[in-house]
Amino acid sequence: MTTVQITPAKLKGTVTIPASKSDCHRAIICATLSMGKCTISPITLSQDIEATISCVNALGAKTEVKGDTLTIDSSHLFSSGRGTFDCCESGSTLRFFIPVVSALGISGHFVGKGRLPQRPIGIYLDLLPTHGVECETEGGLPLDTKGKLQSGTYSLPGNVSSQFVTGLLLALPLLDGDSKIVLTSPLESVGYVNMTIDTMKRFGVTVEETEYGYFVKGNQHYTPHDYTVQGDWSQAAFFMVAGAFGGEITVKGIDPNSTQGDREICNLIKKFGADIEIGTDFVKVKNKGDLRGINIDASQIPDLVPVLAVCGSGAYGVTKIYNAERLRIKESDRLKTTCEAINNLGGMVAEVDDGLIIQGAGMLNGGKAEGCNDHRIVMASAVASIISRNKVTVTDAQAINKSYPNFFEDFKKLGGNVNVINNR
Ligand SMILES: O=C(O)C1=C[C@@H](OP(=O)(O)O)[C@@H](O)[C@H](O)C1
Ligand SMILES: C=C(OP(=O)(O)O)C(=O)O
Repeated sequence: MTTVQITPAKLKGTVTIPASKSDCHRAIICATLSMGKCTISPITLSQDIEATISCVNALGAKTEVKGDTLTIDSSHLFSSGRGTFDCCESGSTLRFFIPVVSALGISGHFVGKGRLPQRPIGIYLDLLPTHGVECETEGGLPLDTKGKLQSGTYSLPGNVSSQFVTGLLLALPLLDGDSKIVLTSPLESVGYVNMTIDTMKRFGVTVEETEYGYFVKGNQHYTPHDYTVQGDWSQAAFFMVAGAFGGEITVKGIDPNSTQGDREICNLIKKFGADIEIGTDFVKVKNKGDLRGINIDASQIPDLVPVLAVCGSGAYGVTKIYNAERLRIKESDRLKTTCEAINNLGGMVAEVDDGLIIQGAGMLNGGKAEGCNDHRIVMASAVASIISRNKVTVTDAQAINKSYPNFFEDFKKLGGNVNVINNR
């Protein structure tokens, strides 16, 4: 457990953002399913990406990391037997591998830790047994699966997690027949599904978007491809909000034309009233006076919510974040933990069923924010220190390793004053 103490300071300078965790998960899986040799770079070896690599190893793929390049050789992928898939704390890894493992006809023993065993997988527990795969579980993890996934019609709601749609999209092209994914309610986090379709296309596999959801032709083959991973807009958002709080921050290594929904941070920061310049592979953010509260529909941008709530606290007036129910089933109940972290720093945030209402006063007092073993709560709390009058202590700071192991190094390079006060 690591606790850090941050002395308030404006951040300023240039930061190169790590490779997108979401893009990387997808590329690793598509490369593995190509049954050839592929390189993926640059990669950021976060705990979630290590979980995905360990799962492709469990499928028989050979992997090697040299510098920031991952080489995957999946020419001897298993096509039967049983494997253990340790998804650690990564929801994406779990929801992507359950159908992929089943499509390959491998029996899976899925395990995880932290909050992952409690995060929902009920959609698969309903869908898989009617499509050839037996599931044995007491609710969450551990989960045992047995049997080979069959093509057909998969009906599911679009508002629990887009990760179920991504998992099915990755798996269904491998099956003998054609399949349909029928969405019974509007899809949230659409950007993540678009990213999946885009990555699959680069590996030679296509998906058709239809009025009911998606049509996936069977008997398709992933073809080997050397893949360049995009920069991570979800991580860029932390430093963009830091830039909106003063100083001037240039975030490099991100593609403004990316399919990542979280590039919406550019429009939101502008609406809060900061100055933003968008270049071909960078954004520059600076403050141009007081920020003002705004209304935010979070249905497509769940991962931005903690740092947007911090931005709302540094603005004047009310910021309302709505359509964010599914934040309750992330690494923590992020509506509750965001609210508590900011309020412990002297903010005024109220939690409602589907979001947060933030009374922004331009500043926070400082104090102690609980990181709740949630990387995005830790990083958002660190950004909150910039607008605090007094020092900010953040617990569970090691949680950054889930997605952005160098976060505090980058924070310090921009002038942040971070001290580790407990590391046991
Ligand atoms: O597909 C992905 O890579 C992700 C999808 C999103 O989840 P939901 O669709 O459950 O909101 C997001 O919150 C998560 O961090 C990554
Ligand atoms: C929710 C997240 O990831 P996952 O669902 O893959 O655990 C996240 O990175 O914020």
